[in-house]
Amino acid sequence: MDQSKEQRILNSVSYNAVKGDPESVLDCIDKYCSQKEWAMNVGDEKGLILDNVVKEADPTTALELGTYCGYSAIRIARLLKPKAHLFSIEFNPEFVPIAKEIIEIAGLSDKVTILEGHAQDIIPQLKSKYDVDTLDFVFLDHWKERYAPDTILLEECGLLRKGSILLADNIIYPGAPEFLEYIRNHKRFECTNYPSHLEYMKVEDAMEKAVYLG
Ligand SMILES: O=C(CSCCNC(=O)c1cc(-c2ccc(F)cc2)cc(O)c1O)c1ccc(O)c(O)c1
Ligand SMILES: [Mg+2]
Repeated sequence: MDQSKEQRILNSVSYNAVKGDPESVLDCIDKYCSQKEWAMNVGDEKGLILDNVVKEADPTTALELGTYCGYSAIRIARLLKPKAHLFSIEFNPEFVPIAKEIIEIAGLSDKVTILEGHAQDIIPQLKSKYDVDTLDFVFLDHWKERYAPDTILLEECGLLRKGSILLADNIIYPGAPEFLEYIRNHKRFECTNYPSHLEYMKVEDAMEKAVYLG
């Protein structure tokens, strides 16, 4: 059976990246996806925005919605302080083993737990099943129409605290209009927009940061 694009990305990382070197894994994926096959990783340009917001948040507990091949999980986890942890939720069973392997090659398996399933099913379990108190940082990069309902769910589950930082990808392309409308009109969020481009393309995109004011 033909390999999937995600398996080909893993093959490229496995063959070309330096084991235990997250930067090398990121560079390999960016090279492959800009030169060979486009893929929906956050990429190097928006990745720098992600890096800066993670550094600002300096999270002890972080959550990512939409693991895909693990690229943004590696960007986040490589910046985490000792004992800090990233939970990453992915619903597509084909992506989970590939992301796990790529994160293992980066040497970050101890910092990342991938949870397979839908965000709306797993978020309500984070406190009871995964011993999460509150989330310091959340990266939203899953189905764009789920950004708003899952943000509401995070709040309802008591997972946000004063100062929790949310960062959402793809605000322009593919777009997340309901999310943007929700957080910009919700008095308990302070929003900042970061114009950028769609990964590996000259197409306009943006990220939106929303700080929860409690
Ligand atoms: O991961 C998923 C769903 S698939 C990935 C979502 N991401 C995208 O769709 C995505 C798409 C594009 C893009 C696609 C085609 C284009 F022509 C141009 C751009 C770019 C991105 O940066 C993206 O992030 C998930 C769903 C439910 C869950 O509950 C969960 O936990 C996870
Ligand atoms: Mg994205």
